[in-house]
Amino acid sequence: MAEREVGVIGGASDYPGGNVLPKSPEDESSESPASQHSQDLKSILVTSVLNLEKLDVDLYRGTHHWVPRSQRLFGGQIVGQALVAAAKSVSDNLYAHSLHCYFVRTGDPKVPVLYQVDRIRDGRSFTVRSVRAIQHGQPILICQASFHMLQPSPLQHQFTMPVVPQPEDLLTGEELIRLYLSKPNLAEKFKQGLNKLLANEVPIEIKPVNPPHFYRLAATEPKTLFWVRARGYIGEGNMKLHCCVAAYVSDFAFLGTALLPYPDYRAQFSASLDHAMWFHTTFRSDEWMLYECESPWAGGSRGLVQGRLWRRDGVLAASCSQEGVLRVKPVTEPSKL
Ligand SMILES: CC(C)(COP(=O)(O)OP(=O)(O)OC[C@H]1O[C@@H](n2cnc3c(N)ncnc32)[C@H](O)[C@@H]1OP(=O)(O)O)[C@@H](O)C(=O)NCCC(=O)NCCSC(=O)CCCC(=O)O
Repeated sequence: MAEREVGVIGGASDYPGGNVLPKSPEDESSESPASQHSQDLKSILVTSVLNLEKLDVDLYRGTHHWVPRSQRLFGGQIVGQALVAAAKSVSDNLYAHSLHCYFVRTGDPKVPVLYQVDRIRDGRSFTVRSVRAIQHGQPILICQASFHMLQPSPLQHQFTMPVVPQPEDLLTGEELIRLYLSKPNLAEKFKQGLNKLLANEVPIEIKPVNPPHFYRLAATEPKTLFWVRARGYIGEGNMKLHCCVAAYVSDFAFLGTALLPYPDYRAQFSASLDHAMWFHTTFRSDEWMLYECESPWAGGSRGLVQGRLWRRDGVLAASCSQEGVLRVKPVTEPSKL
């Protein structure tokens, strides 16, 4: 009989030695009743989305929490769940360092997703897994994930984190929408659109560094910066889990970066085609991380986006890349009369 596993990825604690995982304020005051309460409020991502049900050896079932308005399954959810399934088959001293995925079919929100793991190779330092996410008997995602044991090296460099306002000084996405809604003379169709955005129960919190133009009026550079974290408390827990949450988070509002220079067009059909990710070091996905996204290229009905997830202390935690199909149409349709 199917059993629901306790915890997302059993066993592994944080990286032993190596980089020190940043402590959260919640950890520091773990004796206070308030923090006990916050620890009870485990992230919905952990308790539901990434908590796969084991059906058999290397076979899991995942369910959905948030489904985008497109009624296509959220790509980040499928990638995050695939990584959970892959990570369950590797030993506790191995940590995801990269994944490469193709979204080959639209995910159907009406049925669960099965995750079938192939143990491709267990090497001395690296271990590779292949995961197929299946619905209606057909793959919707193929994912290769590679895991590595800790191997310190004197070679160490990274870009510098952009200087931006701290999350405490910025409004959340919801607060920005409410502020916008309070504007007098806002057209009814804008209000409806914004209220739909508010009703979106996304399990992640976002604080845009530059408040978005909800109805893009001017072309901007294809670059965005926002603080992001999982809703609720996850805790220092295990690093494999934080990688899975980051995989979920990293697909959110990512591809839209490629549309920023084109306010005169709106996406008629947009979907991620692939998603690649590299995990560089330890991080807490339930603490604010800066997501720096940019699109170096668009053409041929496709767009490329690249992202960097920064820890608050300036350490580069992960890098991502994605190509998506972008079919657009002019905002103002020519009259058919
Ligand atoms: C990408 C595709 C669609 C490719 O499959 P395909 O059979 O080659 O499909 P397709 O020919 O591209 O057709 C798709 C659709 O595009 C239409 N089309 C085709 N060519 C044109 C054209 N020239 N002009 C205008 N429309 C065109 C076709 O008629 C299809 O339309 P239809 O679905 O029939 O209404 C498929 O592989 C797929 O669906 N993969 C899954 C993609 C996915 O679900 N990704 C993850 C979700 S997206 C995401 O999570 C981003 C969220 C971002 C956020 O919310 O922030």
